[in-house]
Amino acid sequence: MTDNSYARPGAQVHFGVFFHGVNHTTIWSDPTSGSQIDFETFRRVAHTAERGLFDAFFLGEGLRLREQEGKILDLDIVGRPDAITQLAALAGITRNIGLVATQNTTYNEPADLVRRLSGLDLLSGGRAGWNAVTTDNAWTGENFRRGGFLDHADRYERAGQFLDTARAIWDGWADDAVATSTEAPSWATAGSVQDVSRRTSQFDVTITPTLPRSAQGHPVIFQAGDSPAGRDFAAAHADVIFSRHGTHFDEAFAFAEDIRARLRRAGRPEDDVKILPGTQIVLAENASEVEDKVRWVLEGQYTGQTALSLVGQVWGRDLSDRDPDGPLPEFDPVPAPISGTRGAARDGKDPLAIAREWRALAEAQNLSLRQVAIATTQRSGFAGTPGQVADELTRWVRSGATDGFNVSPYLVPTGLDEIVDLLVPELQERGSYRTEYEGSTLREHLGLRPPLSRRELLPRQAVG
Ligand SMILES: Cc1cc2nc3c(=O)[nH]c(=O)nc-3n(C[C@H](O)[C@H](O)[C@H](O)COP(=O)(O)O)c2cc1C
Repeated sequence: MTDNSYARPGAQVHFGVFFHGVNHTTIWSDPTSGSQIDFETFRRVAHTAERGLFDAFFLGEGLRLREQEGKILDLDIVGRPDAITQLAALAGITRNIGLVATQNTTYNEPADLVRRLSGLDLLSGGRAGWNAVTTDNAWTGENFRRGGFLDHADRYERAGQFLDTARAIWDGWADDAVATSTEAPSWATAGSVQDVSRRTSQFDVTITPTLPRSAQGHPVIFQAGDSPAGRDFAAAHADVIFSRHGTHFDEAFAFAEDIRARLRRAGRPEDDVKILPGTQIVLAENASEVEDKVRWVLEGQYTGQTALSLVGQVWGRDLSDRDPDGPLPEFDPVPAPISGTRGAARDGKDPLAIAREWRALAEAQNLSLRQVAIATTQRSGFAGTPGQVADELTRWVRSGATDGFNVSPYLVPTGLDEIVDLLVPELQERGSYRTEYEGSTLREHLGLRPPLSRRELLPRQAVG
């Protein structure tokens, strides 16, 4: 594999900002660190991203806070409004930026969720996106009296049926009932509004669509989930993948090649899905300062408290009275945290197996608890001067490893400022970043073709 095996000389870098929910990457102790729940914080980040001509402001979503020994886990954020509501508020004070909400297909129902997403899409003038995830833990399911009611394969089966139903609902309104109509479309003028009936393994519903199409047809579909089933789901349904592969070029390129192969097998053009991995960007004015800045970020992210909380998630215990610079606990983890009632730590892997791995690592490299937490959970991303990082991001995109990045700032709400003020101009100088918004919808920002179900009806658009 070479860097140029999938060369795209004119490709542009697409940026989204992934505003973290549950996380250990925000530097909470910094004096500029602001609230994680106040609207002013969301406003500040969204406006900075829009000033930087980003494609999207993107929110994850968890429907239940995790607990440990009766207490809410230290790194979970308490008191944040749900994603669609936050984005609807932002729709009113932004003009261009896309607004992407993570919503799961396991515990939601199509009639309700599709209507709420349509509402966001209409209110924002066609700027909505939906990150369709399956949510991997029974802990969330208990909120819905369902527990772990679907296993991994069934969650993806349901997700596929959910998306199929969603599209049918969005396509249920005739074209003359468009959202741009100055008069409210009535049943008489709307032509036929078609009921959507689905009798499948997961759904037994008849739904009457209640909202017309938006300016972009329907919300852009994002996907996040890395298993083969998740990737096939993306190849069948998604417009954008929010991937984990945003740090090592070879890994990102291999992931992109895998997705291209899956798209071909699904009968879609291999550039039909945009890949935007989550990543972190650390900038310093001079090359000599880069290492210091990276160290400063890492130390700020991995405070003793954060390291103890991360390791405590695996051990299933509150470890806050231990020394983060001492060894890993000598006792074994409690197996209960992945029992399906408390939320899976570390993607549902067996905590005893993780503990064995981490102990071996600590022994081999003589690492403290904090150093193990860093070595096993760190997401390093990109670091350098603005020029160096601009070169590297451009190389990634123009070699077909990604189409851009979902950047998570390590400072909230000010962390995006230097990316917008220092990095974006460097990218623009290289011709690899837009200098103005050319379209008005999220679909246009991303350079996507029309929605999958509209392809036969509309002439194919060029993809930028
Ligand atoms: C980058 C990324 C971000 C995710 N964000 C969320 C999220 O915000 N909320 C959620 O419930 N699940 C989220 N998930 C989890 C997925 O819903 C899915 O349950 C999980 O990845 C297991 O599926 P997989 O085996 O296909 O990876 C995310 C997954 C990935 C890879």
